[in-house]
Amino acid sequence: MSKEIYENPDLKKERQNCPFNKEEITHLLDGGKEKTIERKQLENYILSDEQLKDAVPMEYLSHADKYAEELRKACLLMHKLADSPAGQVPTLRALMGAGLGSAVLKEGNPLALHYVMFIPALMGQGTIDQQAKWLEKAYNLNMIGTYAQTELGHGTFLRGLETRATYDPKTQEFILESPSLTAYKWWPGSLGKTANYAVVMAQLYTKGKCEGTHPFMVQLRDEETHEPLPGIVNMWLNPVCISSYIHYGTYVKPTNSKLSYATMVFVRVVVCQDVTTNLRKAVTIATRYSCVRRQSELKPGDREPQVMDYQAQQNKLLPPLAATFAFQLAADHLWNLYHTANNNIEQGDLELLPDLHGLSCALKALCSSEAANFVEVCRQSCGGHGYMSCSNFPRIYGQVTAAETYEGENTVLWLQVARYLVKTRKEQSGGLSVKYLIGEEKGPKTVDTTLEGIVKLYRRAAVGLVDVAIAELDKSGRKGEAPHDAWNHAAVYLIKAAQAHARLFVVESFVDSLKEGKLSAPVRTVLSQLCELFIIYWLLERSGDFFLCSNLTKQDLLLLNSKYVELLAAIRPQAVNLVDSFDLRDEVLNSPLGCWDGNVYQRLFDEAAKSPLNQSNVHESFHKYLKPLLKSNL
Ligand SMILES: CC/C=C\C/C=C\C/C=C\C/C=C\C=C\C(=O)SCCNC(=O)CCNC(=O)[C@H](O)C(C)(C)COP(=O)(O)OP(=O)(O)OC[C@H]1O[C@@H](n2cnc3c(N)ncnc32)[C@H](O)[C@@H]1OP(=O)(O)O
Ligand SMILES: Cc1cc2nc3c(=O)[nH]c(=O)nc-3n(C[C@H](O)[C@H](O)[C@H](O)COP(=O)(O)OP(=O)(O)OC[C@H]3O[C@@H](n4cnc5c(N)ncnc54)[C@H](O)[C@@H]3O)c2cc1C
Repeated sequence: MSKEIYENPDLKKERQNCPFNKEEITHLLDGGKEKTIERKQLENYILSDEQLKDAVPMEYLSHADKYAEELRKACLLMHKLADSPAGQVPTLRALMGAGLGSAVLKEGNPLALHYVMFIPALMGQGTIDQQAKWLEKAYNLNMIGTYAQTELGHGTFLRGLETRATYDPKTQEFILESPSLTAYKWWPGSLGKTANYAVVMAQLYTKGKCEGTHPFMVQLRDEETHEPLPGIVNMWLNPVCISSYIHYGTYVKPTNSKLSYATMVFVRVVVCQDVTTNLRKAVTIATRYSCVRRQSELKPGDREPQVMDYQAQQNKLLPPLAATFAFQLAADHLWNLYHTANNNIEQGDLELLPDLHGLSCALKALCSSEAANFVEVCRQSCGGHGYMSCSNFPRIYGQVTAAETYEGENTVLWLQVARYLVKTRKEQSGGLSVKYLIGEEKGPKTVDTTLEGIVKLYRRAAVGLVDVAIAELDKSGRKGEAPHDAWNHAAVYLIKAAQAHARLFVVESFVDSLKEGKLSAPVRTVLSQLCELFIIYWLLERSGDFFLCSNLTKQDLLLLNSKYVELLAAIRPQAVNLVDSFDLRDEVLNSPLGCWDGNVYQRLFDEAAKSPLNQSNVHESFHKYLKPLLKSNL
């Protein structure tokens, strides 16, 4: 007799009479029905392998054992690559970062940097000959690489990197050295124990002149013994300059000195998608738990309500739910811009590079910071159980907050965006993604609180805040301040302008995607409600920007507040159906709070029982330490 599948009765009720086709949203997020089929086949292929399951929860292993266990599974995954039903590239993308890979490699993939940065650096910066020599070796995993840029003393300021690569014309070799403790490469993933090669960013010196940071291919360890090569600590190695600019002993300047930063642009684009995947996981866990959890008293004398029925809980969870769609659609838009710009750059056309740099910085900083804040709200919305390690919130939060720092610390990236916006506004040229900055934007006299009207308000705020920042810069200039001081003293305004620009991009992506998308009426309705909720939420959160730059009135704000709470109530009944549409398997969520069947309490209990401390009634430490204390009559 088939075993009755348990489904929490509250979750079961939430799923009844869903007014829209969940699979239609799943296909939208996957990029089409075929992609969904491919993803599900791949998930079954990977998650059915018993060798990829953890014998004990990772949190109970030592540091070294965690590393060994993750490396074992990462290598097994690579062996499975060849027979994957989804093909190499889609499989690799799924196995890196927060998606399917995180269901297997809970502490992170020791081989991630090889695929996410090392190979892209070779592809983006290597000459044809170098790619012929290294790419096949890298793809065949005959070498494991990392991307070694950050040093103990520098991560942001690349022009301040201390590692030197001095070209010796006599031997036609580069001598790489770390001249000081602060020059030690620090942070590069896999550098410690896994990688045997690295793309090392170093200051290139030739004929006594520094030509700035360039990428170098460096072998770190012996390919047979894995022992560090002689002198590896001082990095006295025999590196190869990638995308060599040394022709017959003479340095030839690249067409654009920032092309060596291209790998970072690629990863920033990827990070937007990755933090969105993590946010989807957090929202799914919190939403399902909030419909299982019953607590307190809403109506005197009534049964304890589902906590999702509190407006306060809806206010916590429905904006992040909406954000997952907003960030996904914006990340898709950025990914398309990346491909267009990259194809042009390969043909020598660099025109879109500033737009791509500006937009990738903006979206990476916005998506990572907003996702980090929303993940913490999701954790808090689950009370004490959200604090448990097995909830998966601590791990998700750790991964998303890391993205606020790596690949460019967010503040530094905001200032890069501001530099691009000020330049575009002042020069009234270029600015593919900020065309509103070119030419005069006439702000609406009275505020129109329709969707289109609110988007116009976002545009008013974006252009208005750039003008406020420029006015501050000009004011400092008139006081005789040097440009670098004026820039530093306007930083608060510059960052606000950059953030307003990033929010406008996300809002326009969401609205435009709904206009262009071939959606059924029920799906369009629920996604339009989420879109309207999200853009009003952000406006209410940043109302100061809109008061400063538009004719928004107190009345308008009160009207938008009312609209916001109406939308909370309208979306509440579909919250579980919407997160079900993400189609995230329990193994990917990796949380007893978020499991599909809602059997939360039994799963929490089972998880607690796995702790080594729960394998005996009295731990040995009692006899060593506590008992003596109890007897000591202090
Ligand atoms: C599939 C999913 C897999 C995995 C999960 C996802 C992600 C995980 C992957 C990776 C995480 C793990 C590893 C992390 C790796 C790293 O962190 S690698 C190191 C990253 N480090 C940085 O990003 C450093 C940040 N600093 C900088 O970028 C620069 O130092 C700077 C901030 C730009 C300042 O440099 P500089 O002073 O030289 O620049 P400016 O003088 O301010 O500007 C000069 C002009 O250059 C233009 N510019 C600057 N940067 C770029 C760029 N990247 N591309 C294009 N153009 C650039 C800038 O706009 C100026 O132009 P101008 O205004 O016309 O003069
Ligand atoms: C999980 C993780 C993985 C990583 N993996 C790698 C890797 O594989 N390879 C690699 O090369 N690196 C890696 N990094 C390093 C990462 O790229 C750097 O930490 C990052 O670029 C920030 O640089 P920093 O640490 O020097 O911070 P700093 O720049 O020193 O930041 C300290 C403070 O100074 C402020 N600040 C700095 N410059 C300015 C400015 N111009 N204006 C205003 N404020 C400023 C920052 O906003 C910040 O508040 C990783 C980091 C993490 C956290």
